[in-house]
Order: sequence, then C-alpha cells, then structure tokens
Amino acid sequence: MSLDPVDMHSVADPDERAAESALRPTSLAEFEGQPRVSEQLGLVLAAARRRGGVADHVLLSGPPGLGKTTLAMIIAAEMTAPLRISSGPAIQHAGDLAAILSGLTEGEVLFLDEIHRLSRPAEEMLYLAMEDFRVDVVVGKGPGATAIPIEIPRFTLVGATTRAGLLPSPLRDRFGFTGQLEFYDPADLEHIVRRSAVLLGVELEPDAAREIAGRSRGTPRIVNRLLRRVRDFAEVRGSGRLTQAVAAAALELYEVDSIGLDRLDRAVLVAICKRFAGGPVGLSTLAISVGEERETVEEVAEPFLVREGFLMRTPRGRVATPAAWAHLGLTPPGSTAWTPPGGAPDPGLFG
Ligand SMILES: Nc1ncnc2c1ncn2[C@@H]1O[C@H](COP(=O)(O)OP(=O)(O)OP(=O)(O)O)[C@@H](O)[C@H]1O
Ligand SMILES: [Mg+2]
Repeated sequence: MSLDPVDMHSVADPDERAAESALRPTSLAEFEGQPRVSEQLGLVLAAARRRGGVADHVLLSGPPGLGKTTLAMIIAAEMTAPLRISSGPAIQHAGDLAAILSGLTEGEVLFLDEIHRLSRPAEEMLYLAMEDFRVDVVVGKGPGATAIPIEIPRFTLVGATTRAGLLPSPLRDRFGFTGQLEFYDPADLEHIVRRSAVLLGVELEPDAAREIAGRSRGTPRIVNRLLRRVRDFAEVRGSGRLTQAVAAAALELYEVDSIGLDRLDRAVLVAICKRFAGGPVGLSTLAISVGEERETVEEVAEPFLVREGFLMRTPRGRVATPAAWAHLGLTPPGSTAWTPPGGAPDPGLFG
C-alpha cells in the first residue's frame, strides 16, 4: 500500500473514483455543510419544480473536492431529470458540443466540468444554447458558409470550475445561479466522516473522527480519503479499531501534519521561506521549485494556504506570512527575536 501525499487531491485512480462515488450524498438533505449554497440552490430547484419547468443554469465554483460534481448529480436527482456529463477539455470542437446539445432531452441536466477550459468557438455556441435554446450549425466554408439554426430542448446547464475568475463574463452572466463553494468547517467534516464510516462499515471513535476532520484541509474528498487510509493503518498495524491514537499515527505516516497541510502545501511554504527569503516570488518560479504544474500550485495548494493565513498573493508574487514561518518553526530573516533584558518585563512597556 503506498500513497503519494502530493496526489491526495487527484481522482485519476479508478478505485479511488469508485470509492468516492460510493460515499457521494444523493440529495440536498444529505449534503453536509455549505449552508448558504445549499439553501439558495434548494430554493432555485423547488421553484422550478413548482412551475413544472426546467431549472435555471447553475455555475458551481470552488477548489477541488468540495462537492461540485456531487451537487451536479444532486441537481439532476432533485429534478428527477437525466444527467449528461462532459467537460471543457473533452469538447475539442464546437461540433462536439453541437452533437451533445442536440441530443439532449427536455429538462435534461448537462454537467460541464472544467467549463473554463472550453474552446472559444464552443463557448460561443454555448451562449446561444443557454439563452435561446438554439445552436447555429455552420454549413460550408468561406463566404458561402451559412448558419443553420437548430432548436434544442430546454435543459439545465450545470457548469463547474475551480477558477470562476477565468470565465469570460458573457458566460458567467448567463448562469441564473452561482454557488461559490467554501472550505468546510471541522464540525461539518466530522459529520461527513462519521457518515462515511457508517457506509464503509467501520467503527470510528468520536476522537478519531475529530482528528481526521481537523486534518482534512476543509475538504470532504480528503476527509473520506484519510478515513480510508486510517482504516488501512488500523487493519494492518493495529487491532482494526479507529481510535484517535491510530488516526494520528496513520496521518503522520502519510505526511499530513497537525493542521492538515500535506507535503505539497509544506513544500510550497518551505520554498517561499527558505529559497526566496519569504517572497515575493512569482507563481511560475514557485511551481518549478516545488516540481509541480503552475495550475496545481495555484488551484490545489494555494487556496487553503491563503484561507489559513499562511500565504498572500500580492501583485509582485507570493509571500509567506509570519504564521507560515511560525508553523514551519523558522525565523524570518531580519527579525530579531526580542528577549527582555534579564528576563524581566520592560518597565517602559508595562509601567
Ligand atoms: N457536502 C458534502 N457532504 C458529504 N460528502 C461530500 C460533500 N461534498 C463532497 N463530498 C464527498 O467528497 C467527494 C468529492 O466531491 P466532488 O467530487 O463533488 O468534488 P468536486 O468539487 O467535484 O472536485 P473536483 O474539482 O476535483 O472535480 C465526493 O465523493 C463526496 O463523497
Ligand atoms: Mg468534480
């Protein structure tokens, strides 16, 4: 059994994907956390159901593993509508999109993952489809080319993106509802990990649930994955019981630290502090120095580091905060730790 901690976020492995889908909540009621998005989306869907119509287009944004795909599936389930799944990178040509759109049935939910990676022509076709439920199929080439409009059934587009900022505003504006997913509170993650433990048939002690939840970077995908790794550890090295001590030992083995930073998170902070004297350092340089893609550093590692107050994105580059130095046990350059003379408090300060 081996696990690359840097890979904690990806879902390339089919086993992992299967494990994930087994734990996916299937209704809004089962969907933990995100109270604002959940309530707003619930209203949008309830209203559409009352009208007997088709729900407005929904855009879901936020870091990986927070529940975008899960919500897309829930939207289809709540609307008792069929779901069709594709993604920006999978649609090479506008023609591919035209084929998908014209094959939809009335009320169908079309989930487009990584919608920020659609090609320009596909994106423009989507504008028309979203607004007028029509696609223009271009026949012929050059000056003789003509656009033949084809009506398509009313559908609900659910777009997902880790980078809402990259979406052109004409596209963003065509969504009736945008849900911005936030990192989860430890209490929500605790609920999620307990539910998953029940589904997996493992006995999880309350302290262990808290330990795992507290180290999951605010991310349901990670809480579920850590649960499985802790279960492995408990079965192989322990008695099979998931206690707090077993959880802590397992997470240490997997290089997840006490506040949930994984190897990539720490590598980013160490690079900024040690190699670039705390920054500012540009994203590309930083990515090269940790041996990762720019996108991975920017979309996977940084959002949590920013939210936890370890990293700042400034116009001149990334900067490590004092909290980052402290967490790594390092002293920022030029900061002379002040020790009171003779250990006594300075009367000038307190007198
Ligand atoms: N609110 C939630 N309650 C319970 N489980 C959740 C919740 N959100 C996500 N999960 C779990 O986390 C896993 C990852 O969620 P999901 O695949 O929806 O993330 P995502 O936002 O689509 O990530 P990516 O950007 O990588 O595609 C799911 O398998 C699901 O089991
Ligand atoms: Mg997804």
